[in-house]
Amino acid sequence: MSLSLSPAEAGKFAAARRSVDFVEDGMRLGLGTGSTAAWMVRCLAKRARDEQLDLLCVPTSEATERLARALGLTVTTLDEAGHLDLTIDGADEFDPSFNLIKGGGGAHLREKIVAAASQEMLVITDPSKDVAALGAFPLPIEVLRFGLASTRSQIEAVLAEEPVAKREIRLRGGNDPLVTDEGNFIIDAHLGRIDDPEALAVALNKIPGVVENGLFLGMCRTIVIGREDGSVETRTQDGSKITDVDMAEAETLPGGPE
Ligand SMILES: O=C[C@H](O)[C@H](O)[C@H](O)COP(=O)(O)O
Repeated sequence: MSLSLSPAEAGKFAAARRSVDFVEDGMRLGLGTGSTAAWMVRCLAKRARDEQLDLLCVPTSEATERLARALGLTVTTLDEAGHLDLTIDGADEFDPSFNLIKGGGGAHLREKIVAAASQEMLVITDPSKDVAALGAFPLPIEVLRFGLASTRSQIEAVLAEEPVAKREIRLRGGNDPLVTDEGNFIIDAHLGRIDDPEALAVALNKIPGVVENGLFLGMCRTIVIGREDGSVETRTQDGSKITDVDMAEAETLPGGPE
């Protein structure tokens, strides 16, 4: 194993490295956001360069776009690319039904649009994100800045009706709110456990000021789970398979985390 990687980063690299094996020449790809996705972009750039792959990439955030461009990947917009073959993205939690919480980095709006335009969504994670039920990770809810107080109280009203373990909401960034790439705010809902993600997702998105919530339900069919020793589990609805990646390759990648 590479000596310079922490155990957490080693797992992320392992998942990212394995995920780019699913990429084929000529594909149109969605590129996710976050620390695991950044490893994937670096692995992808190396593979594209080494094998002269012809790829068209749609990033899900300004940060991913900067990294992809800096590493020489061909970047375009979703409207120009149209339909995508594959999106590779990280997640904050995944459950046994392959449902996800995303948006810990504030990018879930673009991520969901890009994943929805893709034939396949492949999620790259580490074992810390594997949960029996979603909700320990605060659920990100992207909201318009206009009418924030009204939207916030409607979110509280929805949560009062939903089967969750607790109901605390916080504006991300507090008095200095985080502004997303789309110019919106994020409210994080600390729910502990979400017993009915489908109902909650529908109820939240009915609120006029809510732009999108971080529940990704039924969108992903493959989860790649990297471990610090370089073993990687690729989990699908049909079962799971373990492979190993060469951890020394982490030292040979172009670019680096921002
Ligand atoms: O908004 C951010 C994205 O949904 C990320 O994919 C998610 O937060 C996981 O990020 P990381 O790989 O850094 O844990």
